[in-house]
Amino acid sequence: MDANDVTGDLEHVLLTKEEIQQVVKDLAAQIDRDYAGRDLLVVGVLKGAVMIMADLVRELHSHVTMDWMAVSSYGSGTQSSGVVRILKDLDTDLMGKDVLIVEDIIDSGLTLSWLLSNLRSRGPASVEICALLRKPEAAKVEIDVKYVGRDIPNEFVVGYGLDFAEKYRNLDFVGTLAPHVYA
Ligand SMILES: O=P(O)(O)OC[C@H]1O[C@H](OP(=O)(O)OP(=O)(O)O)[C@H](O)[C@@H]1O
Ligand code: HPA
Repeated sequence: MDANDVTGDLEHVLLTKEEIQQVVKDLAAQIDRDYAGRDLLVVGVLKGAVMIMADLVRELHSHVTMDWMAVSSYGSGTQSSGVVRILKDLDTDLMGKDVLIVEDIIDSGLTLSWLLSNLRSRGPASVEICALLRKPEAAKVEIDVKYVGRDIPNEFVVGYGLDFAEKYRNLDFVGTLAPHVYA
């Protein structure tokens, strides 16, 4: 194996590329059904949601517009700081709009809980959440999430947008990191 090959840093695969594609198709079908005949503003949360956002919107058949927000709560480690900072705000006025927040993962729930109340305060008609992954055992706050791709165990995962110290986002699958990478 190439010494720079990232696969040596991984312990096991949680979702293959094919499984992700199926999960995304299923999420898009539910969203299409629920928003039939309505315009939807899809808000991707940078950077982790880039992959799910790009794949999800291409599976949707409704009229959508897209915008992006960048927030950060993790710094460079594996524990949420709980303090959410807006690094880039939306360009769109949310007043009267149906908004769907798209996230890669819900871990403690602190980021989305904060984001939900932030976006709700801007006068939208509705705000719902779509997340590819959720860790039920890691929840520190309860949030009402309408669309969840997969519930996963409480392990730190990387790939398909998810990083550790900004690496591994480009993997086309989701896996857990080997312990030697943390050390
Ligand atoms: O439920 P929580 O415990 O709040 O964790 C989830 C958040 O953490 C990650 O973002 P991060 O702050 O690492 O930024 P990134 O998307 O740029 O990687 C992820 O994309 C979610 O936004
Ligand atoms: O398990 C995770 N992996 C990568 N980023 C994350 N942000 C919250 N949880 C995670």
